[in-house]
Formats: sequence, structure tokens, C-alpha cells
Amino acid sequence: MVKVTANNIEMRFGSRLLYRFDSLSIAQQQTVHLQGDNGSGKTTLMKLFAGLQTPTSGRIQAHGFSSSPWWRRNPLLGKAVYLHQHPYLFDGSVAYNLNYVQPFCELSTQEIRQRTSSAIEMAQLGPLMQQQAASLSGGERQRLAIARAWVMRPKLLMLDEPTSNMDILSQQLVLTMISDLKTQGTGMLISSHQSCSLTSLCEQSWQIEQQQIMATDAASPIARLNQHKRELHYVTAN
Ligand SMILES: Nc1ncnc2c1ncn2[C@@H]1O[C@H](COP(=O)(O)OP(=O)(O)OP(=O)(O)O)[C@@H](O)[C@H]1O
Repeated sequence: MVKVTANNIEMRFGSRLLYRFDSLSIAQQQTVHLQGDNGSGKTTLMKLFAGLQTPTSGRIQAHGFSSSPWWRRNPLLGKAVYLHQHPYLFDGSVAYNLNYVQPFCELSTQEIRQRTSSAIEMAQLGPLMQQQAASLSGGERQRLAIARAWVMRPKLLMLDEPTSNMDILSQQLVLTMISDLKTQGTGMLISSHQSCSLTSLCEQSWQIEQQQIMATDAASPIARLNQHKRELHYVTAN
């Protein structure tokens, strides 16, 4: 079973302390809803776990993965897949973007082909396959990025505000793919201000507050209270 652990972490930008925590880990078969106000550091935390950012102090380590290629200096890179809220897509068609990940998959060619055609169906990308990715709407971009991740069947996946641009239909399509990955054992960290269909899949909650991160069972009274407070605040602010 693979796992990424973060120990004795302090994260600062200049003199500003973002947070400090003793220990957090994300493993296969673990689903976590990451909550916190705007600017509390959710994206930064995901980037730390994905090896895209380095903590000011402390140690982040990957366990149980196959060893990195010799040329990769940062052993965390490539372990957990991180999907930004405005996903990065390559210049080219939707088909090009979907096929781009094939060399990085630890699956057989036949399995990749099957998964690619299933992903096109599940994300309803068929009519968009020849369209330039740059011309997709925000929700379509998210659907493509999640379909691309689904093909890879990552061991760990981090979704940063995945439903922020999506209508109900897109949310349902993505829910099917993410539920399927959960069934296959992908560990997931999902950041979202509000509870949504995806966060209802999560069994744990990490709450960023007052420069600390509190981990609880998602069904615990404290996690529910925090979620309720956040939603009330969100409704009031809008
Ligand atoms: N490279 C950087 N240099 C300086 N400050 C940064 C840097 N990256 C992020 N920050 C600041 O750190 C804070 C946390 O940013 P982050 O994007 O992690 O927050 P977030 O919780 O994901 O926010 P949101 O909910 O708005 O997406 C923000 O105040 C941001 O401006």
C-alpha cells in the first residue's frame, strides 16, 4: 500500500506562517475532504504532498511506490497526481490531451485503450474529441482533466476544488469516475469549500484553521459542525 507522510511541517511564505502540524498522511483507500477558508493554504498543502512545493521545515516522504527514475531529483514528483482547480491542458485537441498520459501509465497497452474509451464515454467527451482543448469551457476542462486522471488509475489523487466550474450533469459524470477510482483503492484528498457529491465520498476531514490542521472522522460531530459553519458563512457571503 502506498502512502505519503508529512512530519513536523512548518510552512511559511516570507515571515507569514501559513500553518504548522506534527503529522499527516494520505494513503491508498483513504478519502479526505480538505476544508479551510480562502487563502488558508489548501492548494499549498496539496502541492506539498505532490512534491510541487517544499515545506519551510519538516519532511515529506513517499512510501511503497516503485523507485523513481534515476534522472528525477525530487523523489516525491510523479507519485500523487495533483489536479489544479484550473487544470493544465496541453496545446492540441481533446484526443491529444487524453492520449498524452499513456506513456506514464503503469498499465498494459490494451488496458489503457479500454480505459481511454470508457473515459470518453463516462465524461461524455465523444463530441469534443477533435476540438482544441484551449477552447473548452471551464466545466469541460475539468471533465477532461478528471477523465485523463481516471485513465491513469493513480494510487493517490488530489483534486483541488474539482466541482467549482461544474453544472449538475458534469458533477454527476465526475462523481461516477471518482467513485470508481475510490472502489479501485485510489487514495484521495479533495478540497472544497462546500460539501458536494464528491466530498460525500470522503471518510475523513482535514480542517485548516488558525494556522493548524485538524484531522477528524468526516462523520464526527466536530467535522459536521465545522462544515455547517462554513456553509452558513458561504451562504451569508453570497
Ligand atoms: N508562492 C507564494 N508566495 C507568497 N505567498 C503565497 C505563495 N503561494 C501562495 N501564497 C499565499 O498563501 C496563502 C495560501 O494560498 P493557497 O492557494 O494555498 O490557499 P487556498 O486555501 O487554496 O485558497 P483558495 O480557497 O482561495 O483557493 C494565500 O494567502 C496565498 O496568497
